[in-house]
Amino acid sequence: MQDLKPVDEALADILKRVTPTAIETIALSDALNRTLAEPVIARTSQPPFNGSAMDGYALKSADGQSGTKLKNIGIAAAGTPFDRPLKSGECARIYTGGELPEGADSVIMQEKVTVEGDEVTLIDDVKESQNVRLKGNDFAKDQTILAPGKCLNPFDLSLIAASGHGEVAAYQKPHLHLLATGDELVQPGQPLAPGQIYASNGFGLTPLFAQAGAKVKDFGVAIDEQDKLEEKLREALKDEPEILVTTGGASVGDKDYMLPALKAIGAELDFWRIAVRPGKPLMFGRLGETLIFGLPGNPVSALVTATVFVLPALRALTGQQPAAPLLTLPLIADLPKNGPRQFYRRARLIKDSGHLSVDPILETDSAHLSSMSLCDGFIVQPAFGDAQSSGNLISFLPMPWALR
Ligand SMILES: Nc1nc2c(c(=O)[nH]1)N[C@H]1C(S)=C(S)[C@@H](COP(=O)(O)OP(=O)(O)OC[C@H]3O[C@@H](n4cnc5c(N)ncnc54)[C@H](O)[C@@H]3O)O[C@H]1N2
Ligand code: MOO
Repeated sequence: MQDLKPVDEALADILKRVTPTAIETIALSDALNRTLAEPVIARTSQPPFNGSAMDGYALKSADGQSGTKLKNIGIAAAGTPFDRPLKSGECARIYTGGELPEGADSVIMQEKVTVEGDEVTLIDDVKESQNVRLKGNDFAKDQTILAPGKCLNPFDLSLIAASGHGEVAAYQKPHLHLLATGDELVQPGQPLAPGQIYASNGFGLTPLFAQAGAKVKDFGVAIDEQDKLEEKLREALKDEPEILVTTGGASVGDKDYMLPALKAIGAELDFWRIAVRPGKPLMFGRLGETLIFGLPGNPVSALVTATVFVLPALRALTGQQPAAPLLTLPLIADLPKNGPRQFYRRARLIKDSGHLSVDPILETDSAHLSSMSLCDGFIVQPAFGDAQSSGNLISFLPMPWALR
């Protein structure tokens, strides 16, 4: 039997074939989950001026001894700078976000003064820069505030907006086309005839890839005839998507036509059969610029191989670090030893105690979807890995929704 290819080798071979997508300029409001392709350089300092962090009175800290009486000479409101410098013995009413008048270097909060007419008496000492947000304390004009490769989250978007940019340079979303195979597949919602099964793979794979930044187009189901499959494959490859993902027909049955069909339409296949469980009969190849992943049809195998092999390629296409970070966490139950394939074992993340731990799901059937719905990710158990006892630390691959 042909040797199985180790997961890390297969991943490295895949990533060698990936070049990031072209760069485009997009509105900041559309940039959530997009990957920065160029550094973001601040157009302004933040704050742009020395501003007050409190509602109170701006003063010279040299005047800031408890008991000092100061003359209030006017108001410095946010957005309306004060029109003359502050002299010794004077203070100005200031609101949170207001620019400090020239000559002032500190703010006393209003709870720490008594006021009679325009006379303000300090009832606490005030130090230099107290309650002041100094110009540029967050970031300085022309500073690089974010580097390329950052996948933008909501906090990043606020930072970029504060730096004065309404647009960013991002990697284009890769196109990913999906094609299922199998005479037995019926769309959910339709009646099921004997021997048929609902086509479930696309419903999980489409959002999995979309969440990772792909523009996904589902080309439906090809029937198990080689010429029909070739026709469907040509259709799905016509617009030269960055990625084509097929499911099913990857194994050795007489009706498993994926390998010959891909070869017949001119695809170059890099490997076939991986030391991974589930998902051994995975194919990877190329036609022109399109990367082709032939995932197994079994629903769990398809979802796991999509997570382990397709998502890293999608991340690399959009300029991100391809590897998903693994967590090292304690088990709360024993784990059996592993065989010759790296095992992605379904597991739940236990969050009740405030400490994270991993509860293995012992279901190993490649078609068992209830256990997939229960799981938050996968214990990554190496080939021939030893049995593990409760309390041992293991590697856990969390899915994006694991901490919800
Ligand atoms: N003699 C051997 N048989 C098999 C081997 C082997 O090494 N020797 N490998 C097994 C492994 S491991 C896997 S995984 C499967 C992969 O098979 P295929 O990729 O050819 O998948 P199919 O036969 O097309 O389908 C398998 C199973 O999944 C159902 N399926 C397919 N597509 C969908 C879909 N879109 N939605 C829901 N379910 C789907 C299909 O009805 C089958 O039940 O091969 C083993 N066999
Ligand atoms: O690799 Mo198959 O996915 O074990 O059932």
